[in-house]
Amino acid sequence: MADGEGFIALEKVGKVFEVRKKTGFLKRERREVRAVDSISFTVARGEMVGYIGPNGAGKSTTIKMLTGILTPTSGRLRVAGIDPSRERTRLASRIGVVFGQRTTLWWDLPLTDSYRLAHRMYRIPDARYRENLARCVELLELGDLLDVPVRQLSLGQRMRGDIAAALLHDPEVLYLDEPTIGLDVVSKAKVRGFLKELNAERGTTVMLTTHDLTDIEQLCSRVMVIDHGRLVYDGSLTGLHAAGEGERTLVVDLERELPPIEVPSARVVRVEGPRQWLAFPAGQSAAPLVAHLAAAYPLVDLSVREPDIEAVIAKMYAEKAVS
Ligand SMILES: Nc1ncnc2c1ncn2[C@@H]1O[C@H](COP(=O)(O)OP(=O)(O)OP(=O)(O)O)[C@@H](O)[C@H]1O
Repeated sequence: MADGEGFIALEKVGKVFEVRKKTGFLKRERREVRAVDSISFTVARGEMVGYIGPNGAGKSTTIKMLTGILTPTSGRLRVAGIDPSRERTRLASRIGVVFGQRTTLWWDLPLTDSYRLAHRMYRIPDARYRENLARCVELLELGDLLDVPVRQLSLGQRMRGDIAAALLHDPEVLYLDEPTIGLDVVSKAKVRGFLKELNAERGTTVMLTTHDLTDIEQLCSRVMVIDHGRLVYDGSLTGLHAAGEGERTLVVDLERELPPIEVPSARVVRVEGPRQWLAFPAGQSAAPLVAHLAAAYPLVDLSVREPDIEAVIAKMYAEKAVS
């Protein structure tokens, strides 16, 4: 594998689906859906990236091409130097996939049976299998669940079971499609904690698709945003705030009620007794603003609030839609 090109490498990758729509008696119209439109990016080994976008943006189609389930219509795609759709079986031993809305576990059988099957299917050496299983059981708290038929597990328990199944063969990359969907707060925290540890300890490359932006905030230093099949952002979360021209808010507690504060590069958006809220551009440092306030006003306390990332992204999509 050419390490320089990234562990996961896409070069102008596109996927067009042909759909036939019935338009009348015996009449069908052929239509093309460009699900992924000339996308290029690379992901380095050990990176943990978020892949987000609205419904129908092309996220699942990308993941399916990365696993080899779908063949790109155009462009070049490599994972660990392998062309996924041409060598799907060879790639299978190096990747793990978890689809939040579907399980790979055997519904009527206890969890252990699905694991034993993975053991044989991936030809995992016995000692390695035992070690990996023990680790997953401990970290994902599966001890009491191993002999329970999958259909009797709660959604959160099943998800943890699915994640373990995807990791028994030591994959170098893990694709997660909505891993926390429908989970309660405690289960979400467990899943996130586990993924963090997996990435830090084993250097597993993780690509995460989610509608829950807290997943991204807590796990990924890099985020890619896809919309209408196109990559519209690739960078840090902080940069995403700035790209969406979001604003941060400085909450200022004064010694007493005062008229709205007047400072350059910030504006008062709310006043409640001695507390005032000042909005300033997300890309700008708060330090000069704080220094200015401290010199000119009787301050008791200060805190900075980050913009609501969901609002930033919603704004970004809205801007794309009109452009
Ligand atoms: N097998 C298919 N045949 C025809 N069109 C498809 C097929 N799979 C996906 N599409 C279309 O391609 C586009 C992208 O779909 P995709 O499932 O990749 O989006 P997504 O970002 O994963 O959305 P969601 O968040 O809703 O899962 C959509 O317009 C979808 O209807």
